Amino acid sequence: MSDELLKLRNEIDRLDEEILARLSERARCAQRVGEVKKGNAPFYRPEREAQVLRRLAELNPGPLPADAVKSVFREIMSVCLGLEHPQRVAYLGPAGTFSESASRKQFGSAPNFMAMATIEDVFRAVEAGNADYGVVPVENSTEGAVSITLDLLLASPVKVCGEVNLRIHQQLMSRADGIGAAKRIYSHAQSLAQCHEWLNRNLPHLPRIPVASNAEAARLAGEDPESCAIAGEAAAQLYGLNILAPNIEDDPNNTTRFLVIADHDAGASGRDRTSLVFSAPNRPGAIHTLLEPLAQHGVDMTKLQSRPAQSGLWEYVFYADIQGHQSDPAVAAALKALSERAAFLKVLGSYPVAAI
Ligand SMILES: C=C(O[C@@H]1C=C(C(=O)O)C=C[C@H]1O)C(=O)O
Repeated sequence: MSDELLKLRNEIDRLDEEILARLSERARCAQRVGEVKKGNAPFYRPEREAQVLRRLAELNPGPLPADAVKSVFREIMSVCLGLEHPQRVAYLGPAGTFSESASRKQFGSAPNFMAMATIEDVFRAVEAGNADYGVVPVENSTEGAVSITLDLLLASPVKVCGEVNLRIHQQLMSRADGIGAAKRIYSHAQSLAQCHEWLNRNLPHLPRIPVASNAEAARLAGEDPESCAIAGEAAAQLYGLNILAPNIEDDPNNTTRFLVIADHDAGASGRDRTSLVFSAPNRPGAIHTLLEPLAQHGVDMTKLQSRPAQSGLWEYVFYADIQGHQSDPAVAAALKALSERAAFLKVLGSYPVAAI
């Protein structure tokens, strides 16, 4: 080994010891935070975590990219929170789905993750106190809203305490090393749709077989080298498959937004969003009248979506996301005025804008 390499490795060893000592100090500090919080739950504070990540990304002197700094600190906070109190996080399973990746993106690797069979089961687990948090998909940039999540948000007492945006990258995977012997492709219908141009160009002859989830597709491909699956990277790792073609989605910006649900929402972080659902009286101009207070108080709306109400033909409920926390004076004033005009208003929760 050259002298130069040896010297640099010694320096890295010394720095690692320093980092480890500091990490242990941070972990002990988090344990003391846990003692202070006892009897005053929740332990998980998404607004504080968002502030930590944003601050460090701003302080970052390089050469590590900001995203790398955030993901390292994401994991540090995950294990620190785990020392305070282990968290139970329910998500739409099975293991290896994009919902699991979204859950890990938000919570790191320390919690006990619980794979649920349906989105409704995620809500029920949180409502019953069997899970502390739930992660559910709410919209996809190409497929649109996830209606079942919107309906459950309206009916359930849970609150929204966070959001996660996940880039959806689809991978073609198999037990085999190449595509030559492949006879069929399994995937969820939505993923097949998201890759259909690539499939038409590259593998037009292979039958595409829709199954219940991408993770199920990967499991099936794991049992049969003549089958491939389209799924996320997490599923390839879980089932020990080779990625034959990476990132084959037709739209490279394909993103799914997930919400984190709990029995409470989040405190203010300085960059927050508030989700609402309301209904408008059934008369001309009603929606315009309802939204007026937002403009009057300078509150920006980032999403407005309608769903037919369960109550009657051609009645609608509206789901809106607005910028700011409900404790901000302008947001509070706009919400008060809106509640006076709406037939019905439910604030689903305020939470930090996704920090990673
Ligand atoms: C340490 C705390 O508890 C948790 C752990 C955090 C951390 O490790 O920085 C931040 C927020 C909480 O989810 C805290 O609330 O400050």
